[in-house]
Amino acid sequence: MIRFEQVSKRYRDGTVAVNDLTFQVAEGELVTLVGPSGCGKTTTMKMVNRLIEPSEGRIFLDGTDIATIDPVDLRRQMGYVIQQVGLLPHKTVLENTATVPRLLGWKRAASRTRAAELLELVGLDPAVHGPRYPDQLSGGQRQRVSVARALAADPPVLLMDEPFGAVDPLVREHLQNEFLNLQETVRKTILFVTHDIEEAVRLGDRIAVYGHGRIEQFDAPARVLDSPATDYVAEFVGADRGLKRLAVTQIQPDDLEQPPVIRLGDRPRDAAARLREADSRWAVVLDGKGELRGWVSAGSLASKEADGAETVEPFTRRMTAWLPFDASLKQAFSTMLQHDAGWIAVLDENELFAGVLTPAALHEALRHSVGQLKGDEPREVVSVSDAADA
Ligand SMILES: Nc1ncnc2c1ncn2[C@@H]1O[C@H](COP(=O)(O)OP(=O)(O)OP(=O)(O)O)[C@@H](O)[C@H]1O
Repeated sequence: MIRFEQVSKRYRDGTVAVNDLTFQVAEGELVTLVGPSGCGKTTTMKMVNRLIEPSEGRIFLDGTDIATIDPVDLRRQMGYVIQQVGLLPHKTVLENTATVPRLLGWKRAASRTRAAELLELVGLDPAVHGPRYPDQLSGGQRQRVSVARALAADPPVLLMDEPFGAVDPLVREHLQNEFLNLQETVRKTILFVTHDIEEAVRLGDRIAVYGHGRIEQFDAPARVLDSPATDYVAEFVGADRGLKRLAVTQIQPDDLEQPPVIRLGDRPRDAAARLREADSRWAVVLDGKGELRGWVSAGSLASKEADGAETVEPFTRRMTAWLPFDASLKQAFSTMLQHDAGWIAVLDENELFAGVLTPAALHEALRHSVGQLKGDEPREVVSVSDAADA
């Protein structure tokens, strides 16, 4: 979709911002460009929409050299989101969002309808937020408006330069999650600039780690964390890359345990027998469709009321903590801490019960994930007696 071929940029004063870049971004892929300040990320991005022209090399969009495309036409195919948002202060949020369709010649009513749809898509209420002016929104809300605006003309490509850089860490994580959900729906080809390695790892299908003016490693997040290509990358991703890896390691089917399962319509007496047979103190309760309805304890099934009851439904307690199957270990760990739960139910992609994650299984999965990093690190063995000698 986007291909860089030996692209370099030398500014007039002789600064070489990027040198000999060659890489490719596939259709529907989200590539994060990450690196320290001044390493050439923004220059790379601005060459894609021709705000900056390369000194050498060529950039292709769907096989066409972008130097042959009129810059205005080119930019129509690319949404552009920057940190300082760039919303027009004297126009309402709805008008701001409708700007691009209007520029493309859409009728006023159609543009506004489209703008309202997009505000909803990014989690804003068009009726509430649409009539406001940008300075009547929070930083995070403004950032959502600029994402909505960039998507308004449904461009195949999105260029995003530190879009969440100006919001506080909590809001930022929230926006990142929403943005990932949004990308699931819209599947744009995205170049995303950030200087935050955590953000790069979280969002990117692949990451380009920049050193000065060049890409040191272009790889999937887990690969960058597992096997940094150079010392520079290892230092950039940080000594705690094991922890960062948890954010990109998903729960595996092997990590799950299978407690006894009973159905909502089962009789308490039969359910209690099943628990005794499995030597378990609790069971998961599913409805007829296999959807999770909660759990019951052996204790509640042994009560007098249960003995006379027709079904386990009145004794079923609601589940507060559950995770989707594609959740990361970091998310699993955080959910477990947040709910102080002895176990967490995991649902498959059809939202049906897949198994439970217990603290012991999670611990094993965490160890396994971090353990994968150890192979490539020389470890010194220091015994207590060595330390005493020193
Ligand atoms: N117009 C310009 N003239 C001269 N040098 C420039 C110009 N624009 C950028 N540079 C230099 O090119 C290099 C790369 O800049 P660029 O903005 O691409 O970096 P960046 O990685 O996006 O940094 P940051 O994270 O700080 O935004 C820097 O050394 C910068 O000073």
